[in-house]
Amino acid sequence: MTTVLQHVVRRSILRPFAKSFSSGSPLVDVQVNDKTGVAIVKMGRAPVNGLNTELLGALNDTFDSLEKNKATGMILSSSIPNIYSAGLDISEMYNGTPENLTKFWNTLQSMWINLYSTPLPTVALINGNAPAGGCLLAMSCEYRVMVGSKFVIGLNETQLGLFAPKWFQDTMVSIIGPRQTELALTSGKLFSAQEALKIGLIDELVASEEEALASSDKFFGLFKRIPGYARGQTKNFVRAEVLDWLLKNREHDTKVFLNSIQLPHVQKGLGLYLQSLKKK
Ligand SMILES: CCCCCCCC/C=C\C=C\CC(=O)SCCNC(=O)CCNC(=O)[C@H](O)C(C)(C)COP(=O)(O)OP(=O)(O)OC[C@H]1O[C@@H](n2cnc3c(N)ncnc32)[C@H](O)[C@@H]1OP(=O)(O)O
Repeated sequence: MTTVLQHVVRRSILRPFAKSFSSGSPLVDVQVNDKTGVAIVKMGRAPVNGLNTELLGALNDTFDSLEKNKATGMILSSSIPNIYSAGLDISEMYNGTPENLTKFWNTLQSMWINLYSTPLPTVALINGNAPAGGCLLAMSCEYRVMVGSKFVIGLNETQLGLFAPKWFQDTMVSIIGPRQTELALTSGKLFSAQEALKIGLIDELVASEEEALASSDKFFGLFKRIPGYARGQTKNFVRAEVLDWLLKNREHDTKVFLNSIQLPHVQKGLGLYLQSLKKK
């Protein structure tokens, strides 16, 4: 028998995300809850939400529109079963022309700057594996809820012969601290859900999307009585150091990416890694 309390809780969890809001891209689905104003943004680029220039651009446009249209919060998730995001699309970095590589990297930087600095409260509803760039997306949100214990999350770049850029690293440092970040990044560690919870890389581990939505509701509820401007400024100050580095060093960061990614041994490693993924 359902108790009144269970009924009330279930109703608040299952509130329909009724108002559909066009992201302008088939790769990103956005539903805005017309009662709360919270938007659920789902990446849907098959097969693994590889972050290519198009998906990154679509995410960036979506974040802009949600702010302009005064959404009250955002949940960043995926519509692909068992995949949050496989990270940067390696085929964008393999054999790319300098022009395409530059456009790709600049789009990634803009998307991250927008996501990391948005005044909206943000939750990553991690309903699948989240390696590398997928982990960056989740870490850039304010609160992380993982659904199910079978997924992994982390910055595994060194396993591919790459290094995570400074702003990826700093984002992780701000969550789990320098010691754990150094250990994790030098070994390219992908944390199991339990490990991620223990170390604080995720805030909650729940069994279903329904529970994750309830946790998100609870998180957004923290700000019900907090004036948005005060909340936004506080978030800005806390995040300023990590953000300012990229804002001040965008060109340098792009040069480092371009120079490193085009090195013959790095390209060879990327090619082999892509092949190994395809052979599976
Ligand atoms: C010293 C010099 C250093 C230079 C540094 C430069 C600065 C930094 C530069 C880059 C930073 C990069 C950060 C990144 O995000 S790199 C991406 C890292 N991602 C991964 O390692 C994840 C790889 N993927 C997987 O582990 C799995 O695919 C998984 C996500 C767990 C899903 O598994 P599963 O469901 O079994 O799916 P498949 O593996 O079969 O994959 C399906 C198809 O998707 C293709 N795929 C997968 N991941 C990627 C990817 N990241 N990019 C492009 N394509 C990807 C895979 O090949 C399959 O393709 P197909 O269907 O054709 O066989």
